[in-house]
Amino acid sequence: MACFTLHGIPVSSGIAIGRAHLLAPAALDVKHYLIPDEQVEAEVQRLQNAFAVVHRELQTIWNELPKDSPAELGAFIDVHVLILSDPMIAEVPLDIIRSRHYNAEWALVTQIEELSAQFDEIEDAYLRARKGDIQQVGERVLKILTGSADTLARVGNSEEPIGSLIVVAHDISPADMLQFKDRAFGGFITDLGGPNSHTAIVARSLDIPAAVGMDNASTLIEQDDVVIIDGDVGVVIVDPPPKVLEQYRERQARLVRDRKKLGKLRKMPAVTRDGVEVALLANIELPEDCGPAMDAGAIGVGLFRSEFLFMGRTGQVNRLPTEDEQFESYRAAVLAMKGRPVTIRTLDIGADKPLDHAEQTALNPALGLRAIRYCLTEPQMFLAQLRAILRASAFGPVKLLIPMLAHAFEIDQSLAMIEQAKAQLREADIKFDPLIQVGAMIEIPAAALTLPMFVKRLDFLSIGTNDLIQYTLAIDRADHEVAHLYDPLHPAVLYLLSHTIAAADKAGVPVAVCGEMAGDTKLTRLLLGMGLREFSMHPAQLLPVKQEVLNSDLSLIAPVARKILRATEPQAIVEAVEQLRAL
Ligand SMILES: C=C(OP(=O)(O)O)C(=O)O
Repeated sequence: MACFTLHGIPVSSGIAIGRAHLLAPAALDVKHYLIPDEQVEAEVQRLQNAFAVVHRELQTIWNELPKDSPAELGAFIDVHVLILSDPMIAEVPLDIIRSRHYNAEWALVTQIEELSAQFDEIEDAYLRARKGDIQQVGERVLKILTGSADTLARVGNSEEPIGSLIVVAHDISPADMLQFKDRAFGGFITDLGGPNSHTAIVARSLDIPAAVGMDNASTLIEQDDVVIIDGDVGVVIVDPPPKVLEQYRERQARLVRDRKKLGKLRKMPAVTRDGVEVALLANIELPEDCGPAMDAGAIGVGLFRSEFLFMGRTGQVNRLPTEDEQFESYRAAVLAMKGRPVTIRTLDIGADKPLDHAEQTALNPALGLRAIRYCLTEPQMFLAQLRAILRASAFGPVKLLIPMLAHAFEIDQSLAMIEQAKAQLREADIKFDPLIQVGAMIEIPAAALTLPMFVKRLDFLSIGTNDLIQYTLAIDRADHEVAHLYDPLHPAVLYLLSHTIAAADKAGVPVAVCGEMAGDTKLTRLLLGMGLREFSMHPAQLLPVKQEVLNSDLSLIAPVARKILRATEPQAIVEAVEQLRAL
């Protein structure tokens, strides 16, 4: 077969080379036949049995989640359990069997197609994309009904060497992604998916090269084709000529060698060639993530996304974690970091991180009642979280970070609630750090443009570039249809960033970046040149960023960074960023 190249969205970096393993795309293509009257109840029972098997399967996956799995995985599996238990899936197909006498597969597919069509009508891109979750659950049940073995598990158990197969699928569920771990899979390609889809997030956390949104890769690529994935640029090369294959093998081997070398930097302080110290911290979602953070040499946690303790609580008696449950998690992180500071962000719920999908009705959830706005309307819940964080501060250095602030009164109300929580603890004779530092996420352009209001009231700032870019450029960060407009190098974004860093510096208030930009080695020098000295990122990025810091010389970087900040033409900015990287 002739070589061809496909382009998609890069979601997880690195090079993967292997044989294509196609996952059947047409699981929803099933036999249709009518059931005679006397067999209808047996057919209903057959479908119920399949539901029960899938419930057990999901439960097993959940119970066997490796300790070091990404925190989001449990939440993804919970979503599938929730879908499976929803009457729209658990009951309507049974009614279809009884009323229309369809066979179980046909009844289930009829209902999934009906629900999928309803999802297509939804305006919110995030919710619309959840159609994929319903289809994945449906396919799981169909596999049981039709007796088709789980292809992933079958291949995963084979004797193939680790990393030798590339999964090619129309779409793939996060739960199935789990089976990549320590199995033969080296990378994956899907027709669907955006940069922030659940599966993309899991791929990044598992460190598997991946490209998504490839449109019709699963029909163009054939079983056992030799495939290269360049996860840095989202390019897939099918049946490459020997010379290209050799070049990519060399690049892959170089990457492996580089990674090994990076391990040696673990204990080294992050200092530039001209002696400027830089603080590199980790972003975590759950206390368990502190292990990888410590392993990568993080000097603290710059962002503990506490909302992950509140999400994925399907089937639990309490919809929200209690104060004690939260306290246990915060304390576990504080103890795991062994005296290094832990910055705990209060509940940043809403938009792409809803507490409950069913309850999310706002037309523009990213602009709605989310994060601190929501917390201030739920004082009892917020006070419980604040008390839990304060209690953890008795066990090691803790900082408190408030998301989505834009107004002075929101800062004042938040500070007043922190004082109230402290008073309640004092009254109950419970220990906490009375001097706990309180900071704000700078992620709304209005906040970046009114810094004096923030630095006057708060101890530190942390720039959330993910949301800052979303709100500055007015694009939904989770919507793949506008992913091409998500530009960290847009002059407006660079202006807000450099202005925030400079203004905080002038006021003597520490400032960090905790969005994805902090972990992007292509931008490390630019951020250093803007004056940034504190970076917080996914633990996997810590050592590559440290290497970049160690190789940087600020006296050379600063003039180019100034040139970038003066530039107004995108091309000039891109070229100057390249120039910075070559210094
Ligand atoms: C770090 C950030 O927060 P989130 O958890 O929303 O990505 C950000 O917005 O940059």
